[in-house]
This record gives sequence, C-alpha cells and structure tokens, in this order.
Amino acid sequence: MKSIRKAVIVDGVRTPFLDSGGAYSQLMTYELGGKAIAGLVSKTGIDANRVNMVTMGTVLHEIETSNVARESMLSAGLPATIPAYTTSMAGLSASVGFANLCDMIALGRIDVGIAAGVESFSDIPIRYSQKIRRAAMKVRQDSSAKNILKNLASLRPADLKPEMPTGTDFTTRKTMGVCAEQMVQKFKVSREDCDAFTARSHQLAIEALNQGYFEGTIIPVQVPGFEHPITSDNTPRKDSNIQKLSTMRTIFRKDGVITAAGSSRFTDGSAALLVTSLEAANNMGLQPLAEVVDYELAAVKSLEEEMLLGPAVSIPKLLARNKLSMADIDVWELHEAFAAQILVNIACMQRSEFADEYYKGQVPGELPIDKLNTWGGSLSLGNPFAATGIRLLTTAARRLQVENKRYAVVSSCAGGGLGAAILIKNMETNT
Ligand SMILES: CC(=O)CC(=O)SCCNC(=O)CCNC(=O)[C@H](O)C(C)(C)COP(=O)(O)OP(=O)(O)OC[C@H]1O[C@@H](n2cnc3c(N)ncnc32)[C@H](O)[C@@H]1OP(=O)(O)O
Repeated sequence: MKSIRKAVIVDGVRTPFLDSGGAYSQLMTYELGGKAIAGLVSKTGIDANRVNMVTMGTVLHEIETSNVARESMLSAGLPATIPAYTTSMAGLSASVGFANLCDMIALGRIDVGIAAGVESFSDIPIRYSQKIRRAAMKVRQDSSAKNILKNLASLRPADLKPEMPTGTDFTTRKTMGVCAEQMVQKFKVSREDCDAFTARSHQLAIEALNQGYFEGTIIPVQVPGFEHPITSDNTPRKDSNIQKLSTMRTIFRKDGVITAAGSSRFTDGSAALLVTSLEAANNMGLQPLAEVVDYELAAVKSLEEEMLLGPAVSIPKLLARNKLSMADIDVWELHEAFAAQILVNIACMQRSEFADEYYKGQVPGELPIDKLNTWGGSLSLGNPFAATGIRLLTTAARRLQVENKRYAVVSSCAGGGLGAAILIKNMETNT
C-alpha cells in the first residue's frame, strides 16, 4: 500500500436547481445525473479516460437504475471501463461518496475521481401496497387462472392506492419539518430569527448571482421539448423579505416557527465535482481550488429531539481533531434544511450542557454568521438532497479563492439523525 497522499478539489459544477414537478419531469434521474457529469468533464477539459472512479449519491432510488452512478456516467458518455457506484446516506449521500474517493486517493488506490449527487422528486419510485405486492408474488409462483382469481378476490379497492415516498423518517415516522419543530421546542429559537435568516439567504443568493459568483458552475441543461436550454435556478425570490415572511403561516406545527419559506423545498438537480491527487492535478495541468484536510461523520443520540443536529455533533469533533477553533475557519457552508434547524445547530454549539453530552465539556462557541453561506443556501437556491452536498463543497472551495482565505468547513444534517463535516484548505495558502 502506498503512503497517504493529498486529495484536492479541482472544480465542481451543477445543473440549475428547479422546483420538483417542473421541466426536469421530462428526464429520468440518471439522465439528470449525467448532465452534471458531462458538464464537469467539459468544464475541466480533462481526458475522461483519466477518471478512475465515479461515485454518485442519491436519496430516492429509482428501481431500474438503482446504481444510478453507473447509468449517469454512461449517459454522460464516459468510458464504460470506469467503475461507478451509488452511495446512500440520506442527505449525506453524495458527501460520503466524496469522502470515499478522498480516502482512495489518500491511500494511492486511485488518482482521479468524480463525486456526484442527483435527486429528482419528479421521478419518484411509487409502489403498490404490500398486499398487492404479496399477491403478485403468489401469482408469479402459480399463474393458473384459479390462483389469479383467488388472489384478486383477496384484494380491496383501498389496496390499489399507490404508496408515495413522503420524506418521512422511517424510525420516527415523522417528516423532517415535524422533527425540526421538535428541535425548536427543545432548544428554542424565535420565529423572528427564522424569518430574518430566510430573508438573508435569499438576499445573499441574489447578491452572489449579481456578482457573477456562480458563472461557469451552473451548466445549461437542454430538456427534450424545450426550445432553449435551462440556464438558471427558479429561485432565489425577490419577495422573500421580512415583511412578507412574517405574515406566512406555519406548516408543521400550529404554534411553531417553520413556514414554507423557512423550509428547503422539494427540488430536482444534480452536481458533480472533480477530486484528484495533487500529483495527478499537476500532471494534467489543472490548478486545484482546495486541499481536502479531514472529514467527520457523526450521528445524534435522540432521533426524536435532535434529528437535524448533524452539524452540531460533527463540526466540533472535526475542529478538535485538527486543533482548530471556530475562529480559525473563514468560510462556512452549512446545508439550510430549515432556517430553524440552522439556528438550533448554532445555539447548541454554544451550550455547555450540549458539549458535556457530546464532546467532553469543550464548548465550541459561536459560529460567526457573517462567514456563513454568504452566497445563499439551500433555502434560496433549492435542495435536491444529494446534489446539495456537492454544491456546498464547490461553493466552499470557490469562496476560499474569491475571499482569499485559508480554511473552510462544509457541514450538513440528514435524515436518520446523521451529520457530516468536511474541512478543506485553500491551495494558494497551503503552508
Ligand atoms: C434530506 C436530508 O437528509 C436533510 C434535509 O434536507 S431535511 C429537509 C428536507 N426538506 C424537506 O423536508 C422539505 C420540506 N418542504 C416541504 O415539505 C414543502 O416544500 C413545503 C411544505 C415547504 C412547501 O409547501 P407548499 O405548500 O408547496 O408551499 P408553496 O405553495 O410553495 O408556498 C406556500 C406559499 O408561500 C409562498 N412562499 C414560499 N416560499 C416563499 C419565500 N421564500 N418567500 C416568499 N413567499 C414564499 C408561496 O408563494 C406560496 O404563496 P401562495 O399561497 O400565495 O401561492
């Protein structure tokens, strides 16, 4: 086995993010995934034959293309000799694929990888009820007319109702919005602060678009039946101001704080990122954006009250292991599942009782909000679950360059009470 080597982020791209049920309804998930991979190869100009491995995360698995990584890279025209596998870890699905590739690079197993993520809520796996599935299996074993009639007779009209995925956590049987409101009950954040955070997210995304920070990273997508390629997200919203937000009703709990605007929306999109060894980047004449320093995967103790506290349980461990404090991090990119969820995570990291429970008494302190998601976030840009992990990494790496800073931390919560934090470092300040 070779010694530990540096993994570097060369660049990343994404498709425009669109509310589900929109233009991407024309595409199967793998086709949408292939758009980001093809866009990445085209943007970086790499010879696709140099790619050793492709990972793609997804949360909602389409049955016929269950290894969506493979189907996506083939649809992107990559050589069939490149192995590809699909990663699944709720909202961290693409992040864990990225982490796998970094480890493979560090250990010398591969030189060049593509880490991607895709989500389509417009092409979701819809199932028949368990009663129908069982009857169908019995008919498959014995397809005589008598057995078909017997099984048909055992069914009721209600059994024919299709089962749609709802985004409900399997263990708690609660939606993420309900879980987020439970965290608010325990850790207390105000409606006013949530509205202010939501308005900030949209305002910063609009500013980032005006500044041209996303130029070149959002690839045009040609959808069959559309005259022109799709070139931009359908958000942020200009009317997402505090005056309007404060009048909106809460949706997951009557006396709660979460509105439709304070929730990330069901979104379709894909994203892909090129990660290589430093040597491979140099050999290919590529200028990487950032070095991958370390990552931490973590999980909460109580799924009932702490479902979306992934950042609060993963960031402090990552910082402590790397002997860094909150103040050492210049660029923060956190997934905005809900405005309330971000505020609860920030609050938890300042509490001694939380620190006692999770990190042996060291209180991480205040995450500086002026360094957080300054180009907007999932509330204002959309949240195609797995693709979001790659969007966050690309944004963090690019912000390091634009802001000329040293360290960035990317962190996300996820269903199942999971969390991840990833530490990257600007290549320009790589001392
Ligand atoms: C997956 C993981 O592991 C981690 C995670 O990310 S967990 C979080 C995952 N995300 C979720 O669970 C998704 C939660 N989202 C939802 O359930 C739904 O998108 C939602 C309930 C929030 C939206 O519900 P909806 O009924 O479709 O809302 P929608 O009709 O768009 O909006 C309601 C109203 O608010 C308005 N509105 C919405 N967002 C707004 C905004 N930002 N600013 C101003 N107004 C807004 C709309 O225009 C609409 O107004 P009208 O009634 O006048 O038309």
